[in-house]
Amino acid sequence: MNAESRTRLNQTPEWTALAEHREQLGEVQLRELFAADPGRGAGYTLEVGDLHVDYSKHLITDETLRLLRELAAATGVFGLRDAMFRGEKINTTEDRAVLHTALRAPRDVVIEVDGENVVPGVHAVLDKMTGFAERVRSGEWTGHTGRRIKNIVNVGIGGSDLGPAMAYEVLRSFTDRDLVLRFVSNVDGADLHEAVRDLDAAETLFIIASKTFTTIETITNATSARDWLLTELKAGPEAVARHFVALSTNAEKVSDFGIDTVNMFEFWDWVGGRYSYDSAIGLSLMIAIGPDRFREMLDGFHLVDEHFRTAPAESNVPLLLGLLGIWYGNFHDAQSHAVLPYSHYLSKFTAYLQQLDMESNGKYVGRDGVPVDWQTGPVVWGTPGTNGQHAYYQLIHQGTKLIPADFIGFAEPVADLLPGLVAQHDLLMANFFAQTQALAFGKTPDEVRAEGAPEELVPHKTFKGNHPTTTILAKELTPSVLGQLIALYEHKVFVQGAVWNIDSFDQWGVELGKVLAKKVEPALTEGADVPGLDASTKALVAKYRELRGR
Ligand SMILES: O=P(O)(O)OC[C@H]1O[C@](O)(CO)[C@@H](O)[C@@H]1O
Repeated sequence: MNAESRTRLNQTPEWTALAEHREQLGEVQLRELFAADPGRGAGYTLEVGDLHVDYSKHLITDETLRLLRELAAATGVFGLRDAMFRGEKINTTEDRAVLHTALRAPRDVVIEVDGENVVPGVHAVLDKMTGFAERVRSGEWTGHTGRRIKNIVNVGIGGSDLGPAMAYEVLRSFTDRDLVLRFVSNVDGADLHEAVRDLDAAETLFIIASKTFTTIETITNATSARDWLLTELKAGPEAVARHFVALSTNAEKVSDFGIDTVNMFEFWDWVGGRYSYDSAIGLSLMIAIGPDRFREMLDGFHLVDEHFRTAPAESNVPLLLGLLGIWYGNFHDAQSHAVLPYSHYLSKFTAYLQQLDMESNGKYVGRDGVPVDWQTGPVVWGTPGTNGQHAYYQLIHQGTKLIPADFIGFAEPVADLLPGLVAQHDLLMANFFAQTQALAFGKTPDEVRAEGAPEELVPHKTFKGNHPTTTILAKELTPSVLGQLIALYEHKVFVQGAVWNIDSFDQWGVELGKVLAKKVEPALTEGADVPGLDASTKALVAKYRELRGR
């Protein structure tokens, strides 16, 4: 079946078989599934690289998995996967190849787009980044006044911000602690203000990250950053070259902005913004952790790419995670998916995944241009687990919604943790294991009674359980493990988009708001009469002007 002509997904025999299977399973209980199969805990696990993935606490049987794999086969997931790895233009609405996997391919691999091998270009940019990162780290690269660079400010938004900002937090214990790294994304001037207010401009390097170099938030912030720098240094435009570098696909716009293209680190239109932090977009991260660790991270990505490309369906972890999401979203009406890391360093991990997943699979039109009549991407949400336990876990445990969740944890604390804090790690991980246990198996009314609870409190203290979770456990959080995790989620998202027959690599849904903001701005600033402005927005703009005293 190809994208254009295939039968409507929910009319395929594979879909119908899953719907019937769901009926038969009814309200199957995890307690029953575990009682019936003592080997389930150890058996429903897979390994990929350093990741141990336990999927035993899911509302599934062997038959569920078999039927889900049949759906994947019938919808051509592996054919599309191979086309992606080969560099075919599977992003059809933009007529682009989708080759983030080439960003972490070894030097000797050949991947062609329009007859040209892209891998040498990838490594040329990585080498250029390496040289630059080493010069900044060693102090050889100095600012306009000859001072060493101590502060790095990445200016970018969406995929040009979330990836490096997330990875910098994740890998903090691997960073050069003497360097200050900040990330500015919001067009609210407060973001840039807070980022630079205590910095010495003479020691500050701005990295302007924008695939298109036309994104209004980034160009506005970059212009303000340049004004700030030149004012602080009391210097002319000649100072820009030592304090501004660009990460982009658009050399012309970079040069128009006043950044010498010698100081531009290139990437390509076949790298989607939300798949780009292992490209030049990762320059700030590379400076922070050093080129060797950045390459270790790329190796981690590549390891999971190879697994996804070659592992049989039965042991293919991204396939499994993608299909589990389909099981809940399409056959249990789950609307959201929680990602709950038990590591403080993963505090921005879920925010990163929100763009990866929701910008990729938040689509209502299929690749054939016809609206889908099945659910597509879930709402992805979550924060580090222990904090969540004291906030929203109540709803996951006892609310009325089904929320499948991923729990991510590590056996070892980070290597440089203060010795006095190491003992806390077991407590953190005790919570990690306890929560998935409580979510799966709950507490029956009889168990509550046995604890002596008064009868009127029994329903309140009962946990129905049966909340599905995946546990992802690794020995430690290293650059390679981070790469493995991100590639795992990238390919999970791919699998789901392939089954749903949507283009996971465009993002037309962000365009309308951008166009309207441009139209509305003169109404705010000049009181201009914007033709076609609806009554509600008109009234709100008038209120805004009144509050601003205009
Ligand atoms: O890197 P750019 O071109 O500035 O775009 C930033 C972000 O804007 C989007 O195009 C839309 O939000 C994202 O896909 C992208 O990551």
